[in-house]
Amino acid sequence: MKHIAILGSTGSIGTQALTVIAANADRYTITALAAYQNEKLLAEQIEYFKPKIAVLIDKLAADRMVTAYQGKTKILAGEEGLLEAATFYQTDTVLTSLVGFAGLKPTVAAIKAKKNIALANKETLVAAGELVMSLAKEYNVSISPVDSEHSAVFQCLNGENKQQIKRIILTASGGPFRGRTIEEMRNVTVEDCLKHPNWSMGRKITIDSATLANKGLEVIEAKWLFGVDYDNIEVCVHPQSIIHSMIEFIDGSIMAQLGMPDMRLPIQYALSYPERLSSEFPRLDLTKLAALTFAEPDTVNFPALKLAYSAGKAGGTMPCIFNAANEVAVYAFLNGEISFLDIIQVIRYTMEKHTLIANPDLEQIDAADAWARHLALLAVNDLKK
Ligand SMILES: NC(=O)C1=CN([C@@H]2O[C@H](COP(=O)(O)OP(=O)(O)OC[C@H]3O[C@@H](n4cnc5c(N)ncnc54)[C@H](OP(=O)(O)O)[C@@H]3O)[C@@H](O)[C@H]2O)C=CC1
Ligand SMILES: CC(=O)[C@@H](O)[C@H](O)COP(=O)(O)O
Ligand SMILES: [Mn+2]
Repeated sequence: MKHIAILGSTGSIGTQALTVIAANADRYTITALAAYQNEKLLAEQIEYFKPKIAVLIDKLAADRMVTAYQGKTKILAGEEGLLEAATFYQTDTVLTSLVGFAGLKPTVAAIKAKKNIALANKETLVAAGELVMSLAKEYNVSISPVDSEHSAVFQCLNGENKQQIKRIILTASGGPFRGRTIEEMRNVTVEDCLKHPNWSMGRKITIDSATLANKGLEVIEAKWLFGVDYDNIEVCVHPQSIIHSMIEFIDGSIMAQLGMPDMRLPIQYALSYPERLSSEFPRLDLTKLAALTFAEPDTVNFPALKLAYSAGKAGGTMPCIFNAANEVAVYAFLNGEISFLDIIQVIRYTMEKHTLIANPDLEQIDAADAWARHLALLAVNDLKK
């Protein structure tokens, strides 16, 4: 029996992970669940999975739950509660599926408590990749990727020598605005952006897919997960999202992982690795596919990808700044405060103003994140005028 804690159990990844766990109840049991404020869904999850600990980060929501709840699960609140859920002694593996920078501290705490990590929260490695990977090494814990592209690379690497990778090729759907010019994206609405062509995901990552910032975050995530230089990580637009990513080896051979766009598979693989479990997930029928197509990313009309590469290559606190400014801008867009094209302005402005700190520790990363959020908010306020 593997004992799993899910941080972000009420989200797109969290709920799909729970279906995987429910379907494999002979192998997995839930020790802890954490969410931000969705008390109704968390209550249903507690009822079904009976974790030892459940957390609502929002203290008011947690207070309401504590008052109403009469079962055996210990209900906790706030960041302290989240850290307790991340480090609970009975847990073997922590699935990190909170959204944004909020995923970093509980992940660090979980690693220090010697928990293996199934990592969906890519922002953790973007903000603090070097620190998190070296902590994982120090505490001898594994970090298994959940993100579909990184799971694909991880699967292609099975039994291979990492030193023999020539390049990683991350596939990108291109998002809902693939093929459009900046001019044609000037007036797009939140609703337009939330129509991802292939995946049903949380709002923040869906906007990131539309700007291509998601692929930028994934390039940085891949650098830290697989230890490959930025010059050897490429992005290829593949609108069908059937090939989830590829590796070219030094002999010229390219390995790819294919499958229907369904996150339950990479979630399950991250939990079951090195084993594979049978599943009822929809199967890919190659004979029914019209075509698999590939193109270079359009970095003129979608500059976020280039900005992410430059943040990654600059290193130090710069990727953390890219991430924080992006988070602020995306939520400002979702709240109707700025336009879609303003997102990139906020990121660029914040990065330009930043004085990079090399080899930051967690405290410096935390401070850099707060600094970037402050500056990005000023930029948002300016754009609102
Ligand atoms: N969805 C997908 O298919 C994929 C997602 N990922 C990554 O996985 C992570 C989760 O994404 P996804 O499941 O789509 O996101 P969702 O928005 O669907 O879920 C987010 C989860 O985080 C909680 N949450 C919301 N706001 C905060 C906050 N401010 N602080 C802490 N927790 C918060 C939510 O709780 P509540 O419900 O209570 O608000 C919810 O449990 C992201 O890092 C994303 O990039 C990676 C690959 C694919
Ligand atoms: C499912 C998943 O892993 C997402 O990160 C997905 O890759 C987003 O699609 P884009 O390729 O459009 O960014
Ligand atoms: Mn992805």
